[in-house]
Amino acid sequence: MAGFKTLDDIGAVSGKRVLVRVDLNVPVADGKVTDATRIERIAPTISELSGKGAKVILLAHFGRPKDGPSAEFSLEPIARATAEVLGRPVGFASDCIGDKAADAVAAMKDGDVLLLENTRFHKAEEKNEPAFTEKLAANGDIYVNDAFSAAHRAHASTEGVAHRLPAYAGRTMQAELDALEKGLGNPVRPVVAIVGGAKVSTKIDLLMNLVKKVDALVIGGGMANTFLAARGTDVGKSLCEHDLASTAKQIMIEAAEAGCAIILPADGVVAKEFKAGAASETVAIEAVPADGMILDVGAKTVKSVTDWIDRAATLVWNGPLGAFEIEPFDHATVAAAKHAAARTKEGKLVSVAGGGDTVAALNHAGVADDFTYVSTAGGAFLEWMEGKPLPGVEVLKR
Ligand SMILES: Nc1ncnc2c1ncn2[C@@H]1O[C@H](COP(=O)(O)OP(=O)(O)OP(=O)(O)O)[C@@H](O)[C@H]1O
Ligand SMILES: O=C(O)[C@H](O)COP(=O)(O)O
Repeated sequence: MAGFKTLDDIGAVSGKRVLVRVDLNVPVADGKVTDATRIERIAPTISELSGKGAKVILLAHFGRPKDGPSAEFSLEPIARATAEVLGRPVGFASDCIGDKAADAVAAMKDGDVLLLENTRFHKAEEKNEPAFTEKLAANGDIYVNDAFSAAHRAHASTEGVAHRLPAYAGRTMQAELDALEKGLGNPVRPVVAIVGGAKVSTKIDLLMNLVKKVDALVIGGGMANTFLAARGTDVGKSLCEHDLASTAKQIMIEAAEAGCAIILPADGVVAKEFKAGAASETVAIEAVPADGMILDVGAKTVKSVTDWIDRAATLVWNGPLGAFEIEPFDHATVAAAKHAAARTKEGKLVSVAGGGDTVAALNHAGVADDFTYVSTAGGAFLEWMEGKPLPGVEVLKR
């Protein structure tokens, strides 16, 4: 790999403490991991280092905790899921710095694997504060970043630590960058992007540049509601960030100038409650009841999405079209995923999809293996698509 060192350059690691930044921000329901793809993807790096006798210390975040440590955002259940995937014990320390982490690291034998508690339990992580970074780095001799999907964050564990220790890219980091370059480095046009999901505020800005890179942008999921509201459509009680209306309007202007078509839902599946088995109906997008939530796009929109997939030579997809975890709000995502998979199998489409929940949705549809490439990254993947330097990758290039 050009530009930075990988595990091929790491030399002897036996007995060394290797801090490995991984992405364990996996979908969880009722305390159980519902899609283990991100864990499976980091297994090769962990097994390789552990097999060579390193003490493998995993650093990761989980969710977006706002108020310090909490059971809701603890990585402890994910340590168990990681052990299942690796087929070997994974220790757990209830803090990522300080005595708890240091004691757990000191007790490790060569080849052991230890997961440290959620780095985001410390506010200093996201601020990339030097004193915190130093405390994280104190537990390692070498740093490996295998979290491509978190590389768009300039946080202490994704960026800061790489300045303090010899730093290398892990196998998944390497494979993701290689695969994205191969699939999308010089994409065959027309390029159609589908963006959905729920992380509206952290992803909407990315669309400003994305519309200059693609020929059509299909907006679904929670993301669509902010655009619909900006256009004056009443979205009732749907997930919507009304304060981002001016950003959404500007994106639509930029898209028109760049010649990128924007496709918004024409109909929606609405319910009054966000739960399995809730009564739902499909309505025209202008007829969403004031107390209703749009939880999926409707059949008319699905037809428009599949028509755009038919026109595409390259498809880029991040974010489900609906709240696919709850039936029947998985219909549109499953239909679009199956359609894209079939076109790919026919050799008519290069399909690249990414994101923690997007991968889970493709697995739910049973078609993840039929896409050209499935990245574990969502936001990082979109930023890479925009051509933006990713801090977690750039620092490895020093
Ligand atoms: N209309 C909707 N209303 C509410 N939630 C929605 C809607 N459509 C999709 N979602 C939710 O969006 C979530 C996924 O969004 P998200 O932006 O996190 O995608 P992702 O693929 O995980 O990307 P990343 O890896 O960047 O997090 C799912 O949990 C899904 O239920
Ligand atoms: O799920 C993701 O996309 C990554 O883990 C990054 O999570 P974040 O958007 O909360 O930084």
